[in-house]
Amino acid sequence: MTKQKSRTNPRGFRTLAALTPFLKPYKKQFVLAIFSLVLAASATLAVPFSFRQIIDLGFNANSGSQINTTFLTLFAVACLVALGTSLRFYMVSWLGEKITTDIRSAVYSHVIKQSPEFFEVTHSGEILSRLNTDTVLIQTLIGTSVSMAIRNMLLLAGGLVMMFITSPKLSVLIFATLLMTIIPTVIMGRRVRKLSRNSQDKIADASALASEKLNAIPTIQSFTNEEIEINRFNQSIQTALVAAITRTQARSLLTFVAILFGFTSIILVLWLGAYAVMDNQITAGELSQFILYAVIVAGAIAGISEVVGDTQRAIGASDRLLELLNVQSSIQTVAVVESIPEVNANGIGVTVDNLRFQYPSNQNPVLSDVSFEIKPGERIAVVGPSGAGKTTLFQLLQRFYDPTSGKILFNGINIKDLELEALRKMIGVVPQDIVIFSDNAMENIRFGKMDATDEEVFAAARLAIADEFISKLPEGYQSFLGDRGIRLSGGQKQRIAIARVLLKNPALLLLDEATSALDAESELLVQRALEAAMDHRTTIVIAHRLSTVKQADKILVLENGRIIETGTHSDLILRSGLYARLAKLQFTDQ
Ligand SMILES: Nc1ncnc2c1ncn2[C@@H]1O[C@H](COP(=O)(O)OP(=O)(O)OP(=O)(O)O)[C@@H](O)[C@H]1O
Repeated sequence: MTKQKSRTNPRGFRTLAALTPFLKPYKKQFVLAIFSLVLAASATLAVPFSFRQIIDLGFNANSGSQINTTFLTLFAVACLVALGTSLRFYMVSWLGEKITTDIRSAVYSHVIKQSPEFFEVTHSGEILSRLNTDTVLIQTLIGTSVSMAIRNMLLLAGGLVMMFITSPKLSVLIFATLLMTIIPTVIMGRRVRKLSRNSQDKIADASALASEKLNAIPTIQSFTNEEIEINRFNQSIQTALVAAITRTQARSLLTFVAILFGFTSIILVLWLGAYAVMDNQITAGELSQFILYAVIVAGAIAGISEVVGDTQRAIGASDRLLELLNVQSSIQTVAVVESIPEVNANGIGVTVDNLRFQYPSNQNPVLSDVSFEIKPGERIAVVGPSGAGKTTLFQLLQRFYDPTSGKILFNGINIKDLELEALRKMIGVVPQDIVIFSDNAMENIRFGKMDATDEEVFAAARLAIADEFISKLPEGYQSFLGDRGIRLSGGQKQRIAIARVLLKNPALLLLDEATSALDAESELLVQRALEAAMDHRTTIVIAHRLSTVKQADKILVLENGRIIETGTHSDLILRSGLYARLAKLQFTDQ
């Protein structure tokens, strides 16, 4: 989990300006928000003036109508304050929510399209933290801080002018005393905020720790490390507790200082003001008006100092989000070719020509001089020791990476010249580690073709021999499959994945056989399901089973990224090379 750090950014306001495109769609609402803000601030500034009228005219009135007028004026002002404030609150919160939602959506839709290269350097936890915490900071900025800043600046300017108009002498005096209150309050306020952040970070650390360990419960229990993990978590929350108590102490002290100093300053001015009233230098109403303006000004200063911190944090957050939005995927859709390759009833032809590849993070080539050809409908098995580059070949076929040199052709068309979406629609993958989403069986299969009807899903499940076990689940196809498919056996998960691919109906099937052995019955069911999946399709399979290689039209033997042998099973066994040795050791169904 990344921690939120407040950082002052010299490009700060430029960063915030870069967020303005997100504000553009909401011009009308923005204008309304500013209008309500000015209305609320002006009405607030009119309150002390109305009070003075009441004290000087209302309480010493000669006629009922004068009393009524002063009180009615105050009531009208109060109505405007209420209206302006609530409208401002609604409008800025609305804008904050809307813009945050738009930013979240933009970041997510950008990130989900990134190539694997991006995820090698960016931790998914970091993306989540940016999506949650950073967007919340921006929401606070738009929904609260900006409007608070403008409101407080208006109140500060208006209040100051009114104070000096009311009594220049008392103004100078109160400034001296208010400064004595504001300076320590602001300094202590900063410390409280820093401590609050520290406390939040500590809680985030504890929850990151818990989250990782909760995902590994079976490992912890089988190593009987529960007590150690409990202690680690306890230590972590104790650190968080200490941080929280330190923050609370600082906050209490701040409350004490702010209240005591604030009142002292007001009492002092009132005390001197009382003498001024006695000497007829000012009226009681003017004194009250003055004090109220002073309170407004003090509040405005404190408010502004508060939003400065929020703004800095939001600038940091925006920077991180914009950085994420500016990342360009290394895999771009080129689409030189408008039409997609003709797929015949047997699938698609694949030509791999002189392929060489190295991962961006690794100087050593993982694949070198790899060339082979597959005719539509053929089954090719790829075998080789661990780390030979088999999975990498699959990655390149799906264009998760582009080759360093050489090319991959589908029916003679370079896959780089195809629309990425069109290319991937032609390919179906059954990986080793099958992903089951926390959803029901129906939706997990429908993931292969989102617009498939229920009948199509049933048909695919029947072909993949998944129908039988799904029907026996408590709620059939509507049964929730548990987090990451925890309620399914290995063989069942594979059959769900096969059903998914059948529904997608790809021209090329990439199959990474599971290395873990299934029991004989389950194995047989998966084999039958795979037969259905491979039917009338070009198939490349990373083979771990003897039965698979025996049925392959051709076997490619990879070692250190090079094809060192090709042929059928019987050819290669006769050659007594690497394949013959691997065959003895590797196949799980021998
Ligand atoms: N994202 C990556 N960045 C850098 N190197 C990688 C990356 N993925 C794999 N490699 C390296 O590429 C080589 C080939 O890996 P690959 O996963 O293709 O092998 P494999 O034949 O599928 O192995 P296994 O049978 O164990 O799955 C390995 O040396 C591996 O360390």
